[in-house]
Amino acid sequence: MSDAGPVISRLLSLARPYRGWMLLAGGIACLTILASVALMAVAGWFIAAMAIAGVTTGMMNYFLPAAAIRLFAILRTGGRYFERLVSHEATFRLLAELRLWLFRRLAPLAPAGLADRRGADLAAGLQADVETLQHAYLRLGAPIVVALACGVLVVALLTALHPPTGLVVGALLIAAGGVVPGLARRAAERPGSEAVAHRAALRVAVADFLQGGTDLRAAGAVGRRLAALDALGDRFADAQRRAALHGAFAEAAVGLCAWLAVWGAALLAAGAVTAGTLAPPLVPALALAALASFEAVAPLPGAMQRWGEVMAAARRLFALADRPPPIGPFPARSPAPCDDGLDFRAVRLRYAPDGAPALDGLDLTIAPGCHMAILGPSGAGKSSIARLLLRFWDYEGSVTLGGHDLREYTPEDLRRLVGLAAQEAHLFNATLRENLRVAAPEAEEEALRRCLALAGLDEVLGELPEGLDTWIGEGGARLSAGQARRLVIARTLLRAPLILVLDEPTENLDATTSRRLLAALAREREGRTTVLITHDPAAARLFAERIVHMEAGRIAG
Ligand SMILES: Nc1ncnc2c1ncn2[C@@H]1O[C@H](COP(=O)(O)OP(=O)(O)OP(=O)(O)O)[C@@H](O)[C@H]1O
Repeated sequence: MSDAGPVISRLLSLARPYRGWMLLAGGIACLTILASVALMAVAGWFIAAMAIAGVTTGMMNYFLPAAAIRLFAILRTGGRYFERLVSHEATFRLLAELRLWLFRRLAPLAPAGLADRRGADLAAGLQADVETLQHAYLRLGAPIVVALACGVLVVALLTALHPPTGLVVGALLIAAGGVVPGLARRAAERPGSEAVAHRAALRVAVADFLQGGTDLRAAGAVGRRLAALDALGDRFADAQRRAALHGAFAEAAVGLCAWLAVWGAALLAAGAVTAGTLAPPLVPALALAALASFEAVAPLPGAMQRWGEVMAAARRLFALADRPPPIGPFPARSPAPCDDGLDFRAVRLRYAPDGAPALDGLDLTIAPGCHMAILGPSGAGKSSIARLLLRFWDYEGSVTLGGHDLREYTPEDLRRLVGLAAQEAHLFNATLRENLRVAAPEAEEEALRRCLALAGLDEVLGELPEGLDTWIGEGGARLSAGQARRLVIARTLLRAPLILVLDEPTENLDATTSRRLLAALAREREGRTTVLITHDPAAARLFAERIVHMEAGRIAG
């Protein structure tokens, strides 16, 4: 709890651009509660005054109080509606901005800075945490501020009318709005944090189950997985049930305080009437105003139950967003490369500080314009060369590109200069066109078709009724594995990089399609440095002017 201050001030600073909206929502909420208190007080006074007037056959003007009652009733109903409208609008705007803020922070961390987090775990956890933060503003911050402002105003008003009633109601408001929520927070801490952990685990398990559904069916493991999901669901529900039970006790405690306040106000005011220091119609007015004032503190126990959950979510998000970029510093400007040659000297790359090196003293020169193939067994370090060129991971030793150290280039320029058709490249759940335009958003239709043709996908495209607007499904699920590989290659070609790195481009292709693809790529890249990473010696011979063999992170010949 010691760092709650900095976490809160950071949450507030994130909300700063929306403070106008927040203030408006808070103002309307205060107005609604005050209208409710005023409505009850005037109604109580009016009924009593009318009764007294009836008994004593006195005259009274009932137009004004009746109009006031109508006004307060309209203000209360309208206020509730508009308060919800404005506060939700403010929160959703804020959350949309928060997601962007987080994404901007996370993007430079990938992949090295997020290597310790599983994809599904990261995505599900982030989604849950960002959603939890909506409670920070909507159900935690706003109710506390509104309860404070309204509580102070109502107690001041009651004290002005009848000081003992003001004091008693004030004390009970503090009990209901301070002590009960404090106890509720304590009691909910354990089941609350258990519920958060179970919910995160459940989300990860559901995401895994949905993504791996086909394999689970093939392995006959669906039943076992469902049983495990069921058990996780039960634990989540149990934690939620325990938290809800504490919530119910807290609500009952607030209700008790409210009724004590009503009786306290009624008895004290009745005493004052007997002593002749208070007008009789003020007895129901004070008692009903005291009752209505508890509307201000009623949401607080529930809000404070979320305290631990909200703080934990905020802490997790800030810890992730504050991770220092694993690679860098990067320069502000890049030099102009003299040519498209590459030179690696004594290069060493590790994926983890204490892990075995994936590249271990790599020495390799790739002359400008050379078509080179890198052959080697699985795990030899071939793909690591490609990842290093984009500076996805840091390295020791020296690498030069176009006569300048790789570290002298900005990340944007490196991604422009080096085009990598990676083995693990992602295809988006979108159309062919959108997947291609990830690389070059402005690319003309003509360029898209040319690159697809170069990658040998023109025939496939011709057969698709919706052409470039064909939806390719999650991860390119509607394409064959070979078509998906070639789509990644087409996307890389679209950027016309200075240096082209093709990681296993012929994987999943038959011999004829493979040959055709390599011949087309060789023609396209004539006079440009192209690095082909492959297991296939035949593909290497067909494509490359120079072939090197890698073993255990270095060139073996
Ligand atoms: N993200 C990663 N985190 C940790 N270790 C990794 C990571 N990527 C690769 N490695 C390890 O680095 C070594 C070299 O991997 P690399 O992918 O460069 O091999 P490769 O020769 O391209 O293999 P393949 O032909 O199977 O693609 C392997 O031992 C691998 O386990």
